[in-house]
Amino acid sequence: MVSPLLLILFLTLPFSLFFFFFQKQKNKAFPPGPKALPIIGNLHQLHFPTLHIQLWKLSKLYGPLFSIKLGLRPCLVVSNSKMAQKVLKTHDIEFCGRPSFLAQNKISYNRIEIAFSAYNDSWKAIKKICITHFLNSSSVSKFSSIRQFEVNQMIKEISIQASSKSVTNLNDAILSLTNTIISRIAFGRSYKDDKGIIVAKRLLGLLNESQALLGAFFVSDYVPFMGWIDKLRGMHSLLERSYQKFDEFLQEIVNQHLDPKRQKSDDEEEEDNVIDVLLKLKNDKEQSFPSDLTYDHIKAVLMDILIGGTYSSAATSTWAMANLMKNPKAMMKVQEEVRNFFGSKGFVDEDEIRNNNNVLPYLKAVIKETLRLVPPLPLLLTRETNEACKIGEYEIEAKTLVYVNAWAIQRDPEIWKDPEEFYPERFLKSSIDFKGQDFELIPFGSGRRICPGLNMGVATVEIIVANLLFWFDWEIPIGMEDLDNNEVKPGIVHSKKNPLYLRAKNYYHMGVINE
Ligand code: HEM
Repeated sequence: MVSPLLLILFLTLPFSLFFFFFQKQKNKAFPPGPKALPIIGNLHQLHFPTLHIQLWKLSKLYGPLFSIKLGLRPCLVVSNSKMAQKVLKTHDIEFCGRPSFLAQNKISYNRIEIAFSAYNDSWKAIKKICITHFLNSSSVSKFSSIRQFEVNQMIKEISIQASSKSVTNLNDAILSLTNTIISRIAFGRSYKDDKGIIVAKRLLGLLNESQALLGAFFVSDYVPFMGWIDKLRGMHSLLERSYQKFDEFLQEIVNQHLDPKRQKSDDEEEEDNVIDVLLKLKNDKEQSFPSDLTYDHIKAVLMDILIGGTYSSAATSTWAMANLMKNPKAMMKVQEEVRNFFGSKGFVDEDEIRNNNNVLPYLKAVIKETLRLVPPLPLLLTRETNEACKIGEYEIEAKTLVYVNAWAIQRDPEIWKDPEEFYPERFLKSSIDFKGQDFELIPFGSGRRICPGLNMGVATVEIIVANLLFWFDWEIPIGMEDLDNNEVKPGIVHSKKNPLYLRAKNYYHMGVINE
């Protein structure tokens, strides 16, 4: 199929060339940037799946705060920690909007959830509800038994593969695990029993489709009057179909939870899960949500939690394993640390890792180094200015798109020695953390829009990686040595494109270790 960009370029070329030569001088008060064509701006120079890398290259020419034009939309690109601090902290209030994009609008039920909502009272209230009820650190501890159980299930499966010397596809194993964990947190069920397995597969299929569409390029977002190109490419019907299927799925689950005669299934927990908590709040007239909490709000929040909870943690865990496979010394060191610490206990105890900052410092450094080198959202989530503002001598208009290039910031040679190296030791004697206060390391963003799932995400990655390292030694199967680092799957979260195929060798046998 013809690329949408080529199509726009072809259709607007004569007009663009005419105006290119006769255009007025660019507004000098706006940050510098490459010359843009009328209508398409700089779109013809960019390839969206690797946008962070191209913007990083442009920042070397135009500086840490530069501008580009994406179609008709002005866009600001932030590429060092000093500018990131200005945008995410000093001017957070002006920069904490999100743009209204076609796929995001549709999939988020018209932006009534957290991630794609404009900055408004409803966003504040929903984010607060989610943090208070299921994303704060005590809720993260409450769900630790779920993570522990499900990780054990994965370890048992890999152990069987190890015994039969077969190869493990770590991408699939980890993605299915994070999806099971978040399903149990969201719905109170893993859907992994015989009756539920079809539901589990259906859910993951729907999520894969949505997360790919959220990262897809839509002409309408940048050149609205040429949005018909998206229709021609079948993108509208794809989006509509995908939304309808997902809505139907979520509505079925809401209906099940509303049914007073519902028989709880064997794999259902008693504790409050996201859906039951939200349904209770819906009926609570005292709650302080600015308007009525509707079923659409509930489904939209579930969508955020399911996507947020499935992909970023899975991508980070897989990238961590890929990085360790390429760095055998780091692999040996981290395995030794985890096995020395938990060997006598016979299992990896999540509570010990989470409750004590000094426990497993090298494992924690490996995870930080992974999030530094391969942040799963390299440009965070796109922001938009809420109002006009000034940064130094530059004037930024309201409704300017903003990319904070975390990927570039986290490889800035002025901050990081040998930035391309995977070198976890750099964090052992450094106080730099990813909690949004140190602008050199912002894989979770910062400010009002910081990721509310930070604690849950880190706890999930830690327990997955620690268990994989504790129970197995790992080998790269012959012919599968390609551990490419920069190749990513299309989608809003950057996951490893080619599956990470590894051969596990049982180091301990489950059950044997305690004897
Ligand atoms: C390693 C794991 C994770 C990483 C690296 C990550 C990263 C991010 C980033 C970069 C943002 C955008 C921040 C910004 O614009 O400044 C974000 C937002 C968000 N994340 Fe995460 N995330 C992770 C896990 C999770 C989990 C487990 C959940 C929920 C269960 C979650 C839910 C969200 C939501 C709802 C937002 C939108 C926040 C807002 O717009 O106010 N994330 N995340």
